[in-house]
Amino acid sequence: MPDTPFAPVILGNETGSFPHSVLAERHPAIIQQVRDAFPYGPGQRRELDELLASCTEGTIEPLPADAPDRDLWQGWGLPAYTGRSWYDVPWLWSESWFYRRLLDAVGYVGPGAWQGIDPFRPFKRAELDAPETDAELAALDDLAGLPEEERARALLHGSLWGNRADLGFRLSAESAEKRDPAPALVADDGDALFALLPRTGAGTLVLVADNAGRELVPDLLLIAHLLDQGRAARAVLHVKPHPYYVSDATTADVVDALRRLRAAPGAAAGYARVLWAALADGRLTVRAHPFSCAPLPYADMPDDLRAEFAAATLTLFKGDLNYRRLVGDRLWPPTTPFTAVTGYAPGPVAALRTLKSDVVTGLSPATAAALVAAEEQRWRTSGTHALIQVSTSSSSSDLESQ
Ligand SMILES: O=P(O)(O)OC[C@H]1O[C@](O)(CO)[C@@H](O)[C@@H]1O
Repeated sequence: MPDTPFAPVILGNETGSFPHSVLAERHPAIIQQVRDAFPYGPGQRRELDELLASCTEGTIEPLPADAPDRDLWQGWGLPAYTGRSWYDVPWLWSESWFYRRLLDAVGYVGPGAWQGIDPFRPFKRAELDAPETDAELAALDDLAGLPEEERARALLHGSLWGNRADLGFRLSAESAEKRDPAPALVADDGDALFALLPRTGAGTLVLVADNAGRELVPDLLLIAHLLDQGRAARAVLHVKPHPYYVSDATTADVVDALRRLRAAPGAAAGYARVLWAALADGRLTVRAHPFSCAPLPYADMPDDLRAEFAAATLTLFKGDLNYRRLVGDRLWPPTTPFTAVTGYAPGPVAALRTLKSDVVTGLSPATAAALVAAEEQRWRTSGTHALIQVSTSSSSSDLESQ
């Protein structure tokens, strides 16, 4: 994507900004949470202290020569950023680097006895085991008698609002729109999304997952429905190859979520059976591509991933972080067309996301104005607004006309 002067890349160096607060406050808090959750030894605690000093006051350091992913990070910009403050490089890059360094500190990268022990697992498990999850799964029973279109839309909204860890299974956002001066759903291309997935579907849905637990469960339910109803012949679920951004889903989290679904009473277990069978016969596959944890926008994706997305009927990106990577982590004017910023994509793409960072595109002028009038800029990061956006074509000319 061209470096557009009207949409600067977001950095974390502006005191008082949301990105600055993530680097200066959220990351130290995450280090503390992880320290408290595990019986780590002196070496790990020392490494966590060093990470705390580095991420708040230090500079980016090189990876050890024997790090298994050193070549990847060399290609992802590490040489250019080494020696610079964490605050002065792209915020997306700094955040990803934080999680990579955290995994080193706790021994996840190994070798050693702590290799592969997910430092965020206790938090993910707690969410999956929460009583709220039972209530949300029980709500599936109420969907059983509805026409297929309504079930599909309810499950789409469950997956969307699951990004806020709130599986409301909203049948529509219309009531929310009537209630609030600023709409809860700030863009709704739901019809366009389902038009790409008709019930005669012979194609492949790629779902690029975001969080585990109460977001991954409704993502899986949506996939189960689309496969079961013939809206997709195959599905590919992209998860993270290693723990990331605290709650991001890995393959282990998919297994936990499926087992949770299978053990639930009522309709939920039926969805689990569909998914289990689809995994067994290959209609559903799980992928953990290294680029899923890259500190870069999807415009920079490698050729193999591009080919995979190109072959899909639709690639559906879940969540805020994937949205930032899909459109580029820039301060776009909110009315910048979504089709323009995703014009590099090799096939149809959709985003399902609650708004949790400053990045947004594709709003109508009226919606953008209503949001600002009601909430100043708080709507961008509060997680109380959401969007469904779809682009079916490359359209870089939209961007040039901005
Ligand atoms: O889980 P999600 O929806 O990707 O949100 C993660 C978001 O959390 C943050 O890391 C910090 O709030 C954002 O930078 C990021 O976009």
